[in-house]
Amino acid sequence: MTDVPHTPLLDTVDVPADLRKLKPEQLRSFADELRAEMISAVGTTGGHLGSGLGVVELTVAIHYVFDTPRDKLVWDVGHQCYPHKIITGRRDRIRTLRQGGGLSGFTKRSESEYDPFGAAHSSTSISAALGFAIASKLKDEPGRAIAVIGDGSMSAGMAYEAMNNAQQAGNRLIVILNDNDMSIAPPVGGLSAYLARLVSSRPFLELREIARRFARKLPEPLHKAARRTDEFARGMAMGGTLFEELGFYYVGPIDGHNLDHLIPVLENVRDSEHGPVLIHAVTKKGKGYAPAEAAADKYHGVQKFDVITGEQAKSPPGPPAYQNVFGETLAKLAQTDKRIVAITAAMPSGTGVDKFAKLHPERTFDVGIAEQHAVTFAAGLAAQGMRPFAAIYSTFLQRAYDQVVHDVAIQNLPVRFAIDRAGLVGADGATHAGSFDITYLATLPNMVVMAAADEAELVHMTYTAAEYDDGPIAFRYPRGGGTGVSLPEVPQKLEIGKGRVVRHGKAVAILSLGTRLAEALKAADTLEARGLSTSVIDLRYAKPLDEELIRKTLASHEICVTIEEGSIGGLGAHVLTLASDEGLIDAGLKLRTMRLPDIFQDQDKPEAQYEAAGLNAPQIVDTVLKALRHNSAGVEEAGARA
Ligand SMILES: Cc1ncc(C[n+]2csc(CCOP(=O)(O)OP(=O)(O)O)c2C)c(N)n1
Ligand SMILES: CC(=O)[C@@H](O)[C@H](O)COP(=O)(O)O
Ligand SMILES: [Mg+2]
Repeated sequence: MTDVPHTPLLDTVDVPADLRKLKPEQLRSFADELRAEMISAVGTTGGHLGSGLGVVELTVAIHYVFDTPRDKLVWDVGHQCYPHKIITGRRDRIRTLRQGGGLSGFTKRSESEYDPFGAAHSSTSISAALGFAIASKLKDEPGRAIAVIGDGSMSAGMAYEAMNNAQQAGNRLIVILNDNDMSIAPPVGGLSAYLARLVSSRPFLELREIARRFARKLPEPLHKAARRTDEFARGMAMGGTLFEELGFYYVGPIDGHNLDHLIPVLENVRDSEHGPVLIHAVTKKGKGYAPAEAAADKYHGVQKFDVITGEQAKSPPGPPAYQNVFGETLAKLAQTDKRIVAITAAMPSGTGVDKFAKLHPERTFDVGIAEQHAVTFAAGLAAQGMRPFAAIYSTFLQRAYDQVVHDVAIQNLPVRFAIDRAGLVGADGATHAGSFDITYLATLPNMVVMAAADEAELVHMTYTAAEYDDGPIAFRYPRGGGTGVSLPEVPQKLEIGKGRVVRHGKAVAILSLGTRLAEALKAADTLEARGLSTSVIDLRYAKPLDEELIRKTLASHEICVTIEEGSIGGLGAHVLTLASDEGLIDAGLKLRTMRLPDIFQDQDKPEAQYEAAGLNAPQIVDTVLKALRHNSAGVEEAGARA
């Protein structure tokens, strides 16, 4: 049961200009109403809850003090932006979050002027905000840029690249470190420990102290002046903060839920001629909603839930999720093969590495949000004789592409890439779609690229990858549950570069890669019913291609169709190249490739996304029938067979 909360103050605010009409003493109640509205909305939509709950006060304070949208507010990742969306003209659509035709679950430029920069992949906010800041400076326009970045997102190298470059922005750039001591899982690494020390070593800065520092317009970084106070001596044994050493004025730690502190701090920073400033705000992920605060994951990502009880909607029992099939299979293999190690970039549960960690904690590495490091770390492990599995979502592996090329493929190092979220992913939309990995990996020399057609195939591919030491090997599989096929007791070692004929026919051949196989088989049934005998082949490999099987198939069928859950430049391109290189096309072969459309597809249910992409069974049938009607000149002839 979800109630719509009573929000008299929130009802008076459509955009931040309305918010700024409120008195400071009204902001606490306003924030409470905003939090209640967000809980109510996400209860009906599902989505990212914990992170947004943690920034309700920050959202109110930033929009109250800064002149948004003139001042540019850039959220890192953007999964915490629901409160921001509610008070920037989108409350009326907030219950369409992450649905087809609805609001994106992340910030998005095309959605609002209050979203100056799109996000979803982490650690981009400081770079983007710096761009806005420098542009305003060069154009001599008023306005500041504020980046709000989480402690987890601060573990990615890109954040440091930006901070290293930020001095030139002066007081035009403000970074707010939203430190809730959580990533998706508990944060890892030295930075997390450092932040914890920083927070524990000093009490929250008192208002008086903050005012004193700014009142004196410290000509030098804050910590040097503050050293004269015993508070500093007591708390900061480690010298200036990391951020001050990088040239930022560090302000903090401050209580990120205390509006009586946040407002004056932000006002001081806004009016200071010093900068760039980093405000260290300490918050709680899931703040203000008991079920979220009590949950281990702080309700990072939730299904629809009962607002009263916090109980999330249970998805109907279905086949095991691919991520868990991978994690459990690898954990079993590692029991006898001590060379196997698993690496995740801050996504232990999403990749199934948490299942591996249960049995092999000493061989599990969560490197934080650091995909580039994860890949080259794996390369080092491989070079020293280990069998590393880098388990990284397709979309997030994009961030480490040069490491894949330069550190792994060129050196032909046997790194295994377990690529989850391959293909379209549904509610996370375009930023998270795993559309490009076939294209960007199969183009690389030395690389082996497999795609599992179902969870049984995933078991075999995990084993095959474990046993393959001749160079880099990648295997991809989609988000969510499998087909329900029974899992093999004993995994098979697949022959590299060999596909399998799933169904024999004569007139039409569908060459499938990955989980489109199920749709290909449905299409074959329809075509058979129309008198078109249809072969269905699971190629299993985008590289190396099963050239013998493809050659034979193309030569013995009237129409051949390739299909993949990937963009142009993938399987279809490689088959076309083979056919063209061998003159098979010259012989009048009717060959069609089916792949994702050349657009970024917004969020929707995955099946709707594949419908829109034209990759479901009826569309396979249409492609075949259309090809049949085409004569050798490629002209559609009416009345053709079928
Ligand atoms: C490059 C990249 N890798 C992984 C992710 C997946 N991811 C989304 S949010 C998140 C944790 C972010 O932690 P933090 O920045 O502290 O934000 P919080 O959720 O705590 O508010 C991760 C790992 C991502 N969005 N981008
Ligand atoms: C915000 C973010 O990037 C992650 O939370 C992502 O949404 C997780 O995706 P899955 O739900 O597919 O694991
Ligand atoms: Mg965090």
